[in-house]
Amino acid sequence: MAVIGASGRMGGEVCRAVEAADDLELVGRFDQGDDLGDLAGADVVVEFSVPDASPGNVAHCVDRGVDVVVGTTGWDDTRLESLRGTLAEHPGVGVLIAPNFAIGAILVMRFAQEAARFYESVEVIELHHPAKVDAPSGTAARTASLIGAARAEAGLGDVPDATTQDPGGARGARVDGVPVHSVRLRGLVAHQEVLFGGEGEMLTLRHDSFDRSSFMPGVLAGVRAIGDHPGLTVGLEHVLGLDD
Ligand SMILES: NC(=O)C1=CN([C@@H]2O[C@H](COP(=O)(O)OP(=O)(O)OC[C@H]3O[C@@H](n4cnc5c(N)ncnc54)[C@H](OP(=O)(O)O)[C@@H]3O)[C@@H](O)[C@H]2O)C=CC1
Ligand SMILES: O=C(O)C1=N[C@H](C(=O)O)C[C@H](O)C1
Repeated sequence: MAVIGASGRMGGEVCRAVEAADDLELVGRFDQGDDLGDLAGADVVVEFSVPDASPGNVAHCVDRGVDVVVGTTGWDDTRLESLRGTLAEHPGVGVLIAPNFAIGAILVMRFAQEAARFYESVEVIELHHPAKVDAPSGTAARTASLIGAARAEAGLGDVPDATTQDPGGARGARVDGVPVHSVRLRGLVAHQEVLFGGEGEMLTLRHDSFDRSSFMPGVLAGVRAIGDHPGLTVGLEHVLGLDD
């Protein structure tokens, strides 16, 4: 297998994890400016680059019949639709896009989906290292989107909020009706809280990645499973058997 974005924080960690795995062989490392060519003959590529480069890198792999496990964020509906089109021309190829590979983050998303219909209020707070270039995090965007869909299905309306003046955006961004707040703080890695509020009570779901090693079991599970998942899969939960 090969890694795109191999010199980055995540790419470097993936290279080390693959080299330590008995059943995987690292045949190529690619970074910005490298010719991806035949991807060093890899049968699976792991892609951790930057949001604007990821779609092109993934399309390059798919065009060459190579399965891809993608951790890079920024895959909005337009980008996913374009990728579906590329994959339709290569029916045997699989792409797994996971906004978060840490098992606890996936479970928080699942628990949040379950809790959403019971609470009038909800807010998502994501907290990351200050070198992160995108906000809100891919995980927070997906969490809010899943909550928004569960609220809509349950017939819940807008979250209660009397704010009429917010010139600086202090109430955060809105993703599918759910307020999302981004914190960037030296010393942090990747953290998220989902706050649910109801009459006289509050439920907090929190996950902390203290180290990037937390993402590696999920990445390697994706690499080992992708050959059995042709087409587009969004979310590691589908590979871990957490489907409904
Ligand atoms: N799904 C998950 O579980 C996780 C996802 N992420 C996401 O992964 C992505 C990468 O994060 P992180 O490793 O912290 O970021 P880094 O900035 O540390 O790494 C990105 C790497 O990609 C390289 N790069 C930039 N442009 C290209 C290109 N066109 N082709 C190939 N490589 C390129 C960069 O090189 P250079 O520095 O020379 O520009 C750098 O080495 C982000 O979107 C982040 O949100 C992060 C953690 C977990
Ligand atoms: O940039 C990061 O570090 C992370 N990015 C992903 C995201 O945006 O959700 C996953 C994790 O939060 C770490």
